[in-house]
Order: sequence, then structure tokens, then C-alpha cells
Amino acid sequence: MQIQLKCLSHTPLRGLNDPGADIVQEVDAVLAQARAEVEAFDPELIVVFAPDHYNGLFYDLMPQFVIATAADSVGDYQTQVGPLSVASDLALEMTRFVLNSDVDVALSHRLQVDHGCTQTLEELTGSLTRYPVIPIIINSVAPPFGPYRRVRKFGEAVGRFLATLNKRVLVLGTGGLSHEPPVPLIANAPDEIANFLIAGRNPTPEARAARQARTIAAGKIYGTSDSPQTPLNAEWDLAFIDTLVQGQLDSIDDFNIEEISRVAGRSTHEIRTWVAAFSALAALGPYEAHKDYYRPINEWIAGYGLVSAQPR
Ligand SMILES: O=C(O)CCc1cccc(O)c1O
Ligand SMILES: [Fe+2]
Repeated sequence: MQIQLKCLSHTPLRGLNDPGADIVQEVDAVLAQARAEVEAFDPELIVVFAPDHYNGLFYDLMPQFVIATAADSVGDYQTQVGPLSVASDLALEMTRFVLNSDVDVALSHRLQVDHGCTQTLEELTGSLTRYPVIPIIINSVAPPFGPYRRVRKFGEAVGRFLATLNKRVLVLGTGGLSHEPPVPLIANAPDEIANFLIAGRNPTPEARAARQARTIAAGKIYGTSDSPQTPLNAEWDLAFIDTLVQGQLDSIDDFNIEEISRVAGRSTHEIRTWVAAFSALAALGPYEAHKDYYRPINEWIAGYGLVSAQPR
């Protein structure tokens, strides 16, 4: 088996509320390079660890981990609508393997996924269907969350499963780094918002447009004193990237969830997808990782980073 890893931020504000042209071009170039590397690797399978933002998963039944044997993109923000090419049989085998590794995981035979999964697939492969994919959702936005050490155990089990395959596998993590877009919390929410968070599947086009407008408006003031959201934290992000590059995954086990929310923003927990991806890779032996890019980008509400890794 051959394995490569890429973890990167996503942001639906890319193209909707852009920073200066120099930064846009810089990120375009970084993504073009990553996409060329994916093309050259020619994966036979992509495993994408992704969050969901109350588009596919709601509090009527909120799982911490989900493996999907079939998935449809809801097409939020500017992402494509429609089915992903899910490697269904392998996804089911992976689920059995993870369960047999003593880690509980939910199974979906028809999952709705959002920009948190599809933006990165589109950016790195050009479409939702270019390569067979197994979507794995890790709860990163809907508290309460299980401990980080549990995410590591889950990622390691996925990695051990991948080791049984005779395939070129690209492992992706998407989200983070530090950021806090205006995603509501259920605690103390008014009824209308609580109802959305519990059972808000398939919103009307008007509701989707209102959500997008709210995110854009938040992006326009993010990082200024007018914004009520926790600002980006470049120092935190660079330290986290360094932890991954140095292979110090043990130190992630006891990450303090409340403290991370406070100092780097509530959606920083999307790094759970990176933690799972790196844990999968680390389950196969020592790795070498490289920080390809980092820049805090307020307009995009994103501590925006890209890290690549492969076995040493
Ligand atoms: O609509 C939402 O729920 C939030 C959208 C969103 C905005 C900025 C960065 C992100 O990572 C993100 O997901
Ligand atoms: Fe996100």
C-alpha cells in the first residue's frame, strides 16, 4: 500500500469575500500545486475526514464519527450538488474493521455532506467523482465532543484498515485551523434556531441564501473590534502545525476542548479531521510532514493552512 496525506483548511468564503488579489493568487498557486501532486500520485482511493456544519447531521441524532457508503453533496455556498463516487464495499469493510478495533462508529448508507467535505474534494481533484472516495465525518462543530485521544484511536483504526489494502490511498483532512464563523450554539438558543439545529435538513433556498449572507457579513468585519467572534490565532495554528510536523501526536491526546474554543475559536475543532488523518498515517509507521502554507486570512474567517505528509 502507498499512502499520502494532505490536510488543509476549507472556507466557503473563498470567491465570496476575498482578500487582496495577491493573497488570492498565492492560495490559488498553493492549491494548484497540491492538485498537481494528487494527479501525479493518481490515488486509487481517497479517504476524506471532514466536518459537517448542520447540513447532513443534526441534534436529532448527532454522532461523533460517521462512515458513509453513499453520499450526496447538498451544494451549499458555491459547491457542486450531487452524488460522490463512494467506494461502498470498502466503506462497509472499513466500518467493520473499526468496530472490531473497539471504536464505535456510525454508518450511513445515504449521507448528505456539505462544503466541509466537498470543497476540498473539488479543489484537489476538480470534481466530486474523479476518484473513489470514502467520506468520514468527525463531529467538529456540534458540542459536546469526545476527547481528542478518541479521535486519535479512531484515526489509527482507519489507518490499520488502509494497511490491509493493496492500493494507493490519499488521506485528506479538511477544516480549521483557528476560526469562528457565526455558527449558532444550541445552548440557550431561541426555539427557531434550536429547531434548525435539531432537525434543519434540506432548508429552503431562501434559508440557505440567508445563511450565506450572514457568513459573508461576518467575514467583512472578522478580526475587527466590531466582530463578536473569537479572532484567528496564528500563534496557536503554527504551534499545532509544528506538533504534527514533529510527529508529537501523543501531546494531542489531552488537548483541552474548552480552552481551544476560547483561545482559537469554536470551529478550530475542525482540526479533529487533521488529527484523525495524521493518526491514520502514523499507524503505518514513522512519517515525514511538511508545512506547505500558512496564512491567517480574516476575509475568509480562516487560519488557512496546508500540510502534506507521507511515510518516511
Ligand atoms: O456555514 C457555516 O456553517 C460555516 C461556514 C464556514 C465559514 C468559514 C470557515 C469555515 O470552515 C466554515 O465552515
Ligand atoms: Fe468549516
